[in-house]
Amino acid sequence: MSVATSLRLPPLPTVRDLIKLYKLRALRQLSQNFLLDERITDKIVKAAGKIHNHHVLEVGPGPGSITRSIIKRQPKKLIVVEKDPRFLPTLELLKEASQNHVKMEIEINDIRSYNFEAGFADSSSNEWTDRPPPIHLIGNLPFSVSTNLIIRWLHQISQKSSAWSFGRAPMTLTFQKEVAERIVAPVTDEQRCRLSVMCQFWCDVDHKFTIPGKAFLPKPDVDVGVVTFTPLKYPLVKLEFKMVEKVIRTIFNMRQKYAIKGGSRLFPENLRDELGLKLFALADVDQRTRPFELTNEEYARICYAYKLICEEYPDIEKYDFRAPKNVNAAAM
Ligand SMILES: C[S@@+](CC[C@H](N)C(=O)[O-])C[C@H]1O[C@@H](n2cnc3c(N)ncnc32)[C@H](O)[C@@H]1O
Repeated sequence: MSVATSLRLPPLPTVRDLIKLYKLRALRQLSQNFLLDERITDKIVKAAGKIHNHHVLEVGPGPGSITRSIIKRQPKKLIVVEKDPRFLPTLELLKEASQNHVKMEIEINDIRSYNFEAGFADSSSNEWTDRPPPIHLIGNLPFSVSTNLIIRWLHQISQKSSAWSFGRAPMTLTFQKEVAERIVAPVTDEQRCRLSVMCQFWCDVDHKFTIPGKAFLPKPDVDVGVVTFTPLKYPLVKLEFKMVEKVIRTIFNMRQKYAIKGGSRLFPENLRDELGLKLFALADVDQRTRPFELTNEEYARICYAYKLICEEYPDIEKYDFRAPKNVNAAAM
C-alpha cells in the first residue's frame, strides 16, 4: 500500500457511534442517507483518482464517512461544505484527529453560496488544455441537489469560472442509478436525454459503479450510481450555455417524435415550419431522426445553426414556447 493510502487516523468512534452519540437522525426534508461501509466510501474516493497532495472539496460530508476515506489518502487540503450544522461536532473531531497530516477547513454553508476561488486560492492551476489541476470535487448529495448542481457546474465549466478558473478540475458525484445511466447514455440508448447531451458536451463522463440502496442508512428506494466528470479540453460546443440548454431541452421535449418536431418549437408558430426546416438543413441533420438517435456532434451543429438563425432574426432568441403568449409577444 502506498504512503498516500496508509494513513491511519487515531482511534475515533465509528460514524455509526457518532450518529448515536449526537442523535444525528437523518432529516427527510434534507434527503439525508448516510453511507457507513468504509469499503464503499474508500471505493468512491478511489474512483476520484490520485488525490494525495491535492486540494479536495467534499460537498455534503454529513457525519463524515467519505471524509475519512479522503483523509486517509492525505490530500494537501480538504474543504468540507455542509449545510446542516448538526454535523459540525463530528467534522471537528475528524479535523482534530487528522490535523498533523491534512489541512482541513469546515464550512457550514450551502454549496451554492460557497466561494471556490477563495477556497482553492492556495492551489496551483493549470492551463485548460493542460492536464487537470490538483483539485477534486467529491460528493454524495441528495439526488435532487446533485442533478441541479451538475447543471450549475457545467455552466461554470463552460465559462471556465469558479472551481474551473484553475483548470479542468474533475468531479466524482453520486446520483440515483437511473440518472447516472442517463448522464453517460450514448446515442440510440433509450436513457439518452437532455442531461446526457449537456454533460457530454462539456465533460468526459464515466459511470464507475453502482452502490446498492441497502448500503445507506436509512435505505433509499433506489440504487446509487457513482459518476466521474472530467471537463473536456475542447468542449463540443463553444456557445452560450443558456442558449445550448434551451435548444437541447426544446428538442427533447418531444422525445418520441422526429427531432424536427421539437426543434421547430424554438420558433414562433407563424415561422415554425419554415425555420424548423432551415434549422435542420443548416445543421445538415436528417429531420426524420428521433432526439435520442442524434449524436452529440449533430446536436452541436443544430446549436450553431440556431445561433445563425438568431443572428438573422434577433428576436427569435427571446422566444420560448413554454412562456405565456403575452411574454413572447412582448419579446418579439
Ligand atoms: C445523502 S447525505 C450524504 C452524507 C455523507 N456524505 C454520506 O455519504 O454518508 C447528503 C448530505 O448533503 C448535505 N447537503 C444537502 N444539500 C446541501 C447543500 N446545498 N450544500 C451543502 N450540503 C448539502 C446534507 O445535509 C447531507 O449531510
